[in-house]
Amino acid sequence: MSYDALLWLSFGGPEGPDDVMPFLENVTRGRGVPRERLLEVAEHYQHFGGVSPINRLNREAITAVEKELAAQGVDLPVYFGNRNWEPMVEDTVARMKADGVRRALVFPTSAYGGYSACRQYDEDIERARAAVGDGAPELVKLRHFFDHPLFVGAFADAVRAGLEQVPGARVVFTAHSVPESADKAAGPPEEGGRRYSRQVHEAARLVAAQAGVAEYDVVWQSRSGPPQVPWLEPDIVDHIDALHAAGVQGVVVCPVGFVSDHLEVIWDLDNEAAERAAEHGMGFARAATPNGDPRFAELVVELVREHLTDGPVRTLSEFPLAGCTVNGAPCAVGCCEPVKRPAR
Ligand SMILES: CC1=C(CCC(=O)O)c2cc3nc(cc4[nH]c(cc5[nH]c(cc1n2)c(C)c5CCC(=O)O)c(CCC(=O)O)c4C)C(CCC(=O)O)=C3C
Ligand SMILES: [Fe+2]
Repeated sequence: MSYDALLWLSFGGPEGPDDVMPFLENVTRGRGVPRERLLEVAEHYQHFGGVSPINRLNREAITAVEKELAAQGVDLPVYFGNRNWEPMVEDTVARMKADGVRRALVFPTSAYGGYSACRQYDEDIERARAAVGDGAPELVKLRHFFDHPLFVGAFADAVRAGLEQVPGARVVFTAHSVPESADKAAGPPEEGGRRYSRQVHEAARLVAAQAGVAEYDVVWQSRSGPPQVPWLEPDIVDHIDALHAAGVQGVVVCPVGFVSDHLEVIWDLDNEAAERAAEHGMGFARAATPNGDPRFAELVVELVREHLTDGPVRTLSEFPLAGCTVNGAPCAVGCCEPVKRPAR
């Protein structure tokens, strides 16, 4: 199979104060997130001048991937499109068509399965192709990479570096929380769903093993939605209280659920979690995300090469390969399903 391009598909973030509310409205359209929560999150963005680091981080990563592709002699132009902010994926796919791209690979900036981390990116692909209409390029999404040795290796080194800063600290892995119902709905029904949270636990296990860490916790962060709806728990900040109450004197927080230091990482961890640890007099370090590690570009190119048929397919877990879909079709029965909302 031959490909003409690589599409880098991400979440998007605001690039100035006036972008913040329209961006948040794009993210939460039709999702029942209360207005108070939006206003609170808007303030987090305004702390940073209304600029999320996510677009800059994506552009830096794309530059690194372009260099790695060239170094490995792979001739694929890279395009950048987002779900929630400019450059919007619909516009990018239109440009790809105009440039004559007929078939492209898609790298989604999430390592995991589940609705928010996988299926929603498939929906973006479907929507973008539909918007472009006839002659839209065929788009083949790359697989989940939470158990890839380059992803695990980058986080393991970051955890080791954190432990050098805070020797003897408890290692705590975090990922973005999702509603309990969403976690249960996505994944093999015979396993009770939970593809996302199982993969997060597996990534944490692999990273801890490689960093030589015997005991650790997996917790969640950045919950949204109305308070009466159950989301994955415990929250990182509550967990720091619990660790303090149990006599733990230091934590290394590893955001294994994310590929880069975007706003949920720098606000919810570097600000809120770090502050709570300081209030308790606890040592605190936050492990780096892989985006800045040279292995990240190698990882992306390796995932690309799997499709050009000359690359190895490497994984450290026994979990089935998943997430690779054509034109946004669901990757397997029950995989990464959205919650069925009751009709109203
Ligand atoms: C699983 C998951 C990932 C990891 C997978 C992946 O990386 O894709 C992720 C990433 C991200 N989430 C991000 C930002 C936001 N997420 C929100 C809301 C939500 N996230 C959810 C889940 C996830 N989110 C869910 C179930 C909601 C509820 C509403 C809904 O069902 O959609 C909201 C609305 C306000 C709020 O309520 O917090 C914002 C602003 C940013 C960009 C940050 C930046 O600007 O730097 C990134 C990378
Ligand atoms: Fe999937």
